[in-house]
Amino acid sequence: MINSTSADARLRIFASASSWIEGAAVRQLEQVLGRRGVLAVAGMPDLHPGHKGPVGCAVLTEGIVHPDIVGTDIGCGMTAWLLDGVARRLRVEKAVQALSKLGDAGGLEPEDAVAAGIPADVAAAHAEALGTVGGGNHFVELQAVHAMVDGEACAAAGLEAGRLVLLVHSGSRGLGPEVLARHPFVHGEGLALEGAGRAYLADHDVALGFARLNRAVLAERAADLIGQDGKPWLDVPHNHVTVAGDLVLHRKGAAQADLGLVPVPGSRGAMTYVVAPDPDVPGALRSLAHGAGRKRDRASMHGRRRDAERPNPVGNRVICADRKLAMEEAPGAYKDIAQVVADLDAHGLARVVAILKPIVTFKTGRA
Ligand SMILES: Nc1nc2c(ncn2[C@@H]2O[C@H](COP(=O)(O)O)[C@@H](O)[C@H]2O)c(=O)[nH]1
Ligand SMILES: [Mn+2]
Repeated sequence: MINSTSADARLRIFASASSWIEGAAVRQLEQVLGRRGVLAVAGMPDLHPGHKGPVGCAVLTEGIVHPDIVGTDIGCGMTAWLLDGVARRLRVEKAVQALSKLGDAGGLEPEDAVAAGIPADVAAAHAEALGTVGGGNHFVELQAVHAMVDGEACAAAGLEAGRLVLLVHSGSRGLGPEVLARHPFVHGEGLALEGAGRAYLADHDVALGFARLNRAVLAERAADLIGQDGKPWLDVPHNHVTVAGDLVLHRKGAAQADLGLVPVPGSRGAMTYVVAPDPDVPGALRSLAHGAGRKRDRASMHGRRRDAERPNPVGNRVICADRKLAMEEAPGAYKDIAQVVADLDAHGLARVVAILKPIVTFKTGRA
């Protein structure tokens, strides 16, 4: 484990000396320690600095909710669906054409959203966003099982070599920012759990459910478009709050480790690792890395057109109509996912079960 410059025993960072951890991210974690009610902070190997705070961390408080730690994209996470088909039978060009249509309007009728558990007022305002990817690094990716590292766990999960998988990364779309704005707080002070904190959490939970439904609708749309039958496999949020008694656990870009297997993606040009977490590692706050994490921020990727246009190292096709986004999201913007996963393993946070290889990545259909 690397130690931060802080002598504060409440802070643990689960990365090795060879990992890419920016000093700015460690300083942001240290600032989090100064917030009201903070008992412990865990930095994951995908830790990186964010605009408003660190990404790749979990923060435990007593009796206080800090909505800005989670930020606007409440409920963001990864969903994986297992498809019936196998890669060798897939017509890639046809799949690229089909998945390009994900950029067309998705959306549910409000009554269908209500039937799926979304409150009527939220459904009326946001149902049309369900089944849409959104911007930034959200994505829908068609992948195939590339390596089965733990044969027994793969068999239990129904994995076989070449089996197609859909990985969906998206959140609560316009609802999350609305929820954050609805619950004002003083930065660093947060909200008392028994009071304004409960009101925030009620709205937060709706956004969490909305984000999960959004990913499910996206996966279903994608499976339909490529003419595959499939079923939900994994769903793991990484931007959210869980509460146990008066303990409040915030995750910002940290996957929940106590829900079973977790897909840990690298970038649109890298493998995804499916890992089996150990949620009980001391200091890790029942969390693990949610991806590779950024190595370069968006602004520093602008102008690196060659990076954006270079063929992906693992040979997948990318649908991204927005050239600026393609630059910001080039594989070189992210850390080495193999190193991140090696750090998880070295610290006992998770072991690799399977490796998935991308075939087609959909980022956005709009410029
Ligand atoms: N397989 C893919 N992985 C990707 C892609 N774009 C980003 N990523 C990884 O996902 C996480 C998500 O980060 P978040 O903080 O926005 O939740 C990121 O760290 C990357 O490792 C992609 O197109 N395909
Ligand atoms: Mn996310």
